[in-house]
Amino acid sequence: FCCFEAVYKRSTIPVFRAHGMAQASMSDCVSETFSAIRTVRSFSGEHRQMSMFGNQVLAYRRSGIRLGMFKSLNESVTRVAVYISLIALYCLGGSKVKAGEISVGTFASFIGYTFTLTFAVQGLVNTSGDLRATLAAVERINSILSGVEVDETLAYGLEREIQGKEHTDEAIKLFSDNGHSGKSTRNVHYMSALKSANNLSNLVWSADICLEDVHFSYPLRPDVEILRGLDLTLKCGTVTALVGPSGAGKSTIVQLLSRFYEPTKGRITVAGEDIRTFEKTEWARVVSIVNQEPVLFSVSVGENIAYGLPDENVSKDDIIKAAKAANAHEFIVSLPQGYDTLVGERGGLLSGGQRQRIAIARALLKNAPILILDEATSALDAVSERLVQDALNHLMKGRTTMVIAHRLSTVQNAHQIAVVSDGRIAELGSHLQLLAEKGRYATLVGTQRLAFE
Ligand SMILES: Nc1ncnc2c1ncn2[C@@H]1O[C@H](COP(=O)(O)OP(=O)(O)OP(=O)(O)O)[C@@H](O)[C@H]1O
Repeated sequence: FCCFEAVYKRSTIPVFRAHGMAQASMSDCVSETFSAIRTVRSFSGEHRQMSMFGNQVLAYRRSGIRLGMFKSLNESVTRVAVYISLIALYCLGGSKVKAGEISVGTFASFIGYTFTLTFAVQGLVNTSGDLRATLAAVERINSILSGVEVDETLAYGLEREIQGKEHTDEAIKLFSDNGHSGKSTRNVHYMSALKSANNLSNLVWSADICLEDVHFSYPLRPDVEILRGLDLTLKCGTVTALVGPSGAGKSTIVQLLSRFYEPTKGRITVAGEDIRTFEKTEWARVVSIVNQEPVLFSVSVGENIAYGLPDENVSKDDIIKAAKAANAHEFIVSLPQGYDTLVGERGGLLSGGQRQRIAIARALLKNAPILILDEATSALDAVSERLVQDALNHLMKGRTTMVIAHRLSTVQNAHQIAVVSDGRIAELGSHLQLLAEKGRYATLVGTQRLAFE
């Protein structure tokens, strides 16, 4: 038995380990995706993430089947061994009974009670352990489900896109084979109200974007109105800098423009058309977001730059061209494997400035007409700062840009500056115009000059 136990352990440990690792990489993929969901969303990267997750699920299934086979094989062998030893016990006991050393009754009771007790206790312990784990998992699932608000356009829009297409990729098929009916029907009704604009990109390249009497409260705090009748026009191809005190609502405006939320009243339009009439996935394709803390995925530098674009449309040359324009090419080629170098979890193997330049290259390659920029507050060294700034200037050229500005130079160079206060635009104009008005902006520049710089 000892020998069998040792063989069992040695043969199953690698299989258990592989299964555990498959499970870990599956949950890593999920947590990485959800912690960077805004970046995924803004680059229409859902398919890619789902395909990655699907592959992990398939790997998990394969390792699970292997583990199951090992377990059942070992279980069978164990049982055979138990029954053989039982027979041996019978033979030995029988011979002892025959020799008159013990009585038949004592022998039979001894075997019966021993085995019944062993199996019963084993079964009870296993079952109660499994039951406790299951109840804890169900409780956790319920607590998460009860607190979740579903964004219908986002959730069912993607679902419809997947259901509506023929997929050859087995990993994506995993998400379309679940024949549940209720939600899909609801989704089709909902989505049929939206128009799909193939020419949305052309439209946005040549039209102004208007925020008209926009009111907004966050779903979790519906009683607190963050934006209260905000009007703002982003002129096509120009830069608008948002400034204002902390908590004034600048990031909220950006979130609405990115369509992570929708206005509770009022509307955002492009060429006079409410942007809600376009599918969110379409909208995501015309907006690039460069955050102050850009999120990179734990794949290679090249794959990070090409993130969100269909593989067949991106050539290595395009990636290099974008990297050069973003001042990133030189440092990339000096990395050990150049464009194939892995950047580590969340880009941890690169410096802050390098991460920002890769994010800029990504946005350049995406070439979306709307650019949303949340300027970094964290200081970079002077050389890095200049490289990032050059890359940003290149990126902003010709795009309708909204920037949450933290640098005085950015504000000064913007075509218009919007001072956000109390959920509205309090002042609007160029740097010199607003300084001449001697209003909030002038005070802000005066009092925050150091903070800007
Ligand atoms: N997800 C959210 N749920 C509820 N309230 C929120 C949420 N995000 C922000 N708020 C609130 O909305 C208000 C405006 O926040 P917002 O982030 O837009 O300000 P901001 O002008 O960008 O500030 P900062 O310059 O400090 O980033 C704040 O009072 C904030 O507490």
